[in-house]
Amino acid sequence: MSHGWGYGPTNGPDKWIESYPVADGPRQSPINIVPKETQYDSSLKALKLRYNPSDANGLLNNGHSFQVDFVDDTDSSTLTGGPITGTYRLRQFHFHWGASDDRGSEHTVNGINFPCELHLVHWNTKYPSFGEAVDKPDGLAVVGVFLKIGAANPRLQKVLDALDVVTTKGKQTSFSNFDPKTILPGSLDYWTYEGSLTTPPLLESVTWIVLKEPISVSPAQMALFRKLLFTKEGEAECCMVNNYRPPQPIKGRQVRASFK
Ligand SMILES: NS(=O)(=O)c1ccc(C(=O)NCCc2c[nH]cn2)cc1
Ligand SMILES: [Cu+2]
Ligand SMILES: [Zn+2]
Repeated sequence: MSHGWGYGPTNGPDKWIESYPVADGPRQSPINIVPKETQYDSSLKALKLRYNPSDANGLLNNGHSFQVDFVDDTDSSTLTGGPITGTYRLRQFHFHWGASDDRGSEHTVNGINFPCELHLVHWNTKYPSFGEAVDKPDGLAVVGVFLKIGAANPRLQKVLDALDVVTTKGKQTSFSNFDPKTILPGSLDYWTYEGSLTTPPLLESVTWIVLKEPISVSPAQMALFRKLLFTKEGEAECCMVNNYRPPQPIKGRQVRASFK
């Protein structure tokens, strides 16, 4: 995936508007979530995540994060319920993280940054493909999960153990038989709002579903994320860290809570 944008001083989030004018649009992500300003909505349904581990299909360093891709040509790994109507298929999951434990997440809660944030990306099957869904206002649903420093998380280890062979941009490795449900927290309570992709092209097509309960990650596990590189093999090395966009203006949007 070739792209000029990145997270450095010359191509980072403050520069994206030069090529992606939607960067200052009405429904940009991420945002700062202020729980006291959210509105409990009793009509919100429970999230229903049904994933088939055999749909996991490879792990790729795409030069701005690493992602685990899923086979999405059937309804075998889906998100239903929650704030969405219809069926959304899991396409991939990826992470955003910091150079140190005091930052790295994209969404914040009461201005607090977490060291890392997981995104599970789903697309609306009312459209024929991900590529068709990605620019529609109801095209995508992304489940965001905060990671906080604590005990080592054994559920993450299989993903982290695969990183040593995808250090540089463009590297990919086989990765199968993995159920992302195993890395979700015990509670599926969530906040939801209408937003966008947090990386270019910043399309305003995402129903965000941010889980209230974080999962744990240890400092040693965070060190494994930080061994990745933004750069290709043979290029001057640039550590893949701080690959997060800071919170964007709420612009009058309502954040709803699925819980009291
Ligand atoms: N961080 S995130 O908001 O979860 C997120 C999720 C998905 C993408 C994505 O799929 N970008 C490629 C877009 C595209 C256009 N045409 C074909 N693919 C970017 C950010
Ligand atoms: Cu790219
Ligand atoms: Zn993301």
